[in-house]
Amino acid sequence: MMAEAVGLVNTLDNWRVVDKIIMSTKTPEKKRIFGKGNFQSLTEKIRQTAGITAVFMNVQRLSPLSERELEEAWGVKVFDRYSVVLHIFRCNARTKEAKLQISLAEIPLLRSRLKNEVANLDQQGGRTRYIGGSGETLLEVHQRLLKEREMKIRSALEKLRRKRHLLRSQRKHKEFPVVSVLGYTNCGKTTLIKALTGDSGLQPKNQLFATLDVTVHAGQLPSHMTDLLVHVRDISHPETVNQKMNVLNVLKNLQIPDRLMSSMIEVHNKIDLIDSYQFTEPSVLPISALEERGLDELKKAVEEEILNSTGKHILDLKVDLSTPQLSWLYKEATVQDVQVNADEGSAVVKVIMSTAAYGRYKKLFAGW
Ligand SMILES: Nc1nc2c(ncn2[C@@H]2O[C@H](COP(=O)(O)OP(=O)(O)OP(=O)(O)O)[C@@H](O)[C@H]2O)c(=O)[nH]1
Ligand SMILES: [Mg+2]
Repeated sequence: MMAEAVGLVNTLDNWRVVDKIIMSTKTPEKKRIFGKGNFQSLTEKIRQTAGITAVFMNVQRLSPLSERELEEAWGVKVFDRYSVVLHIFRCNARTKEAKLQISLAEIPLLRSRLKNEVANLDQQGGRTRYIGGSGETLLEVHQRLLKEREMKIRSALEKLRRKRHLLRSQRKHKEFPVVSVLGYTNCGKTTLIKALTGDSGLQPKNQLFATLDVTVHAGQLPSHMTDLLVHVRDISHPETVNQKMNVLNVLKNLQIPDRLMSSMIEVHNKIDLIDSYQFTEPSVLPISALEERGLDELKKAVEEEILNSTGKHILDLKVDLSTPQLSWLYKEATVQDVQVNADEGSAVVKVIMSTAAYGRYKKLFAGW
């Protein structure tokens, strides 16, 4: 089997490969990962190369024992695939939920380390005793603490899940439309959402998997509404066609309803990086999220699609301001605009609502 050892420089939350050494190895299950000669020359190379602050072993999981032996021999931190992925996720996690997910993913790692440490203690003759008359050994105490930690994280995650569910059902009740922006990693989703919503808290990054969380933003579409998928493509990327296939494949596996698939809007992003963009596909919207080009057209197309696919109406309703009509509309529909006529004590309200909500409105205020 071939395994790769890749030297890495870790700059806070950014990994840069500085050196790549291919080594022939035995299977990682064997106690020794490298042959003796290979191991010596690799050790020399690592110790002599300036700038190596960590080594990535391209194996799924290193045993805690191998990890410690390699770290002692090389004098730097050693990561396997599992710990690298955890590290990338930890650097990118911003919301409470993402952080909790990572803590949960760390538990098996902590568990296997714990076993190894206790086995070590045993080897050194420090056989663990029962602690403080509790009838538990040291290993059992630690295992119990880990179990408790795991339960705590799981219950915190469950709480967040319930809260999100509530938010979603509240939004549904108010009939707030939802636009889902999706696309291959690094295609410009965060940049586009930022440009459309003016949310300055968002940070687009030239980095894979920068965004791990589902994010929700209050967008300013021409009529504040949607229930639609927007597929963003980096049209400047040499692999753009494969990326599109990949995304469509994922959607297929997610079994997205036909209605959403057929109304999906395809956006060609990063046209500023292309010399002369050709409008080959008429249904596609070319934009530059970065330079904020083509966004008005996109907003219009989104609004049109929503009206088509969800049957929501934009209505101008005349309301009597001495009645609860206006507050009902604020609560049950999406109010766009209110033009008050002070002399008449009335207002014309531009509102978006479903056929069902409109029916309720007419019934409720029929006599007013
Ligand atoms: N030139 C150019 N660069 C863009 C455009 N849109 C986004 N980018 C850049 O592309 C990189 C990725 O943008 P993001 O918005 O973080 O992409 P993303 O799809 O959210 O990426 P992940 O969250 O990692 O999946 C950043 O460096 C952006 O500045 C664009 O229209 N033109
Ligand atoms: Mg992103």
